Amino acid sequence: TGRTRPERLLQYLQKNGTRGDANNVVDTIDRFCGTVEWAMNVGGEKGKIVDKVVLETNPGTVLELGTYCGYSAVRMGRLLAPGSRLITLEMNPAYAKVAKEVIAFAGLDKQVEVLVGSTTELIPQLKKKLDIDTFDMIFLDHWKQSYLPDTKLLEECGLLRKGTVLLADNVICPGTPDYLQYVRSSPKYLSQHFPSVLEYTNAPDGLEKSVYLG
Ligand SMILES: O=C(NCCCCc1cc2ccncc2s1)c1cc(-c2ccc(F)cc2)cc(O)c1O
Ligand SMILES: [Mg+2]
Repeated sequence: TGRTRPERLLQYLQKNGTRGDANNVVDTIDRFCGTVEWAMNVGGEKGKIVDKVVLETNPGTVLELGTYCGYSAVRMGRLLAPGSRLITLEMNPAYAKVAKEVIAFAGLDKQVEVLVGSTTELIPQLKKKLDIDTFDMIFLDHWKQSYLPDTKLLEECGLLRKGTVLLADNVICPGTPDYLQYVRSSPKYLSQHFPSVLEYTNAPDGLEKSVYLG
């Protein structure tokens, strides 16, 4: 009876999930999207690649662009060391409301903070708002045409350091051609492509991991 898809996803989680168990939250959302209705979470296949990159990077600070229902915030947050922080930006207040409840259900509301607003408005405010100087990892999963301008904005705002890992979703589907061209040709980045499939389908998609060289 939830009016929106995120609300139906949250109701399914509250009914079928185990409160305080982040692994179960990830699996329960994947089951909803695989059996009830598709939703634009990074999903289980690409999610395994996200897990590997997070575990290799062991980031103390993570910035996510595009929260949606909080699936990837929970997926990454569940792997962070105690004391680490994940900040996630969402411009749709209804999505942000659902995400906050999903993150709290998973028991990660101490490590994960949802900020409501657009990236162009919030990114320049982050240093002031949070006592974070630079981020160890960025997960890009918002408007595909915003990946490139927002990456340049992150550089200009001094939020990246030598070694910051940028991980971008959907570089094949829906696709982010200008972003890919930039990170693959710029001397400021070392990029690696991880082919995969679009969440809950067998359509080709992939993630791009780009290390900022400063
Ligand atoms: O658009 C997608 N995701 C972004 C939603 C945009 C939300 C925003 C958040 C925010 C925060 C701050 N500032 C500005 C913004 S704008 C998206 C779409 C598909 C897809 C793939 C095939 C399809 F047939 C149909 C959809 C798959 C995915 O994994 C996605 O991530
Ligand atoms: Mg995505």
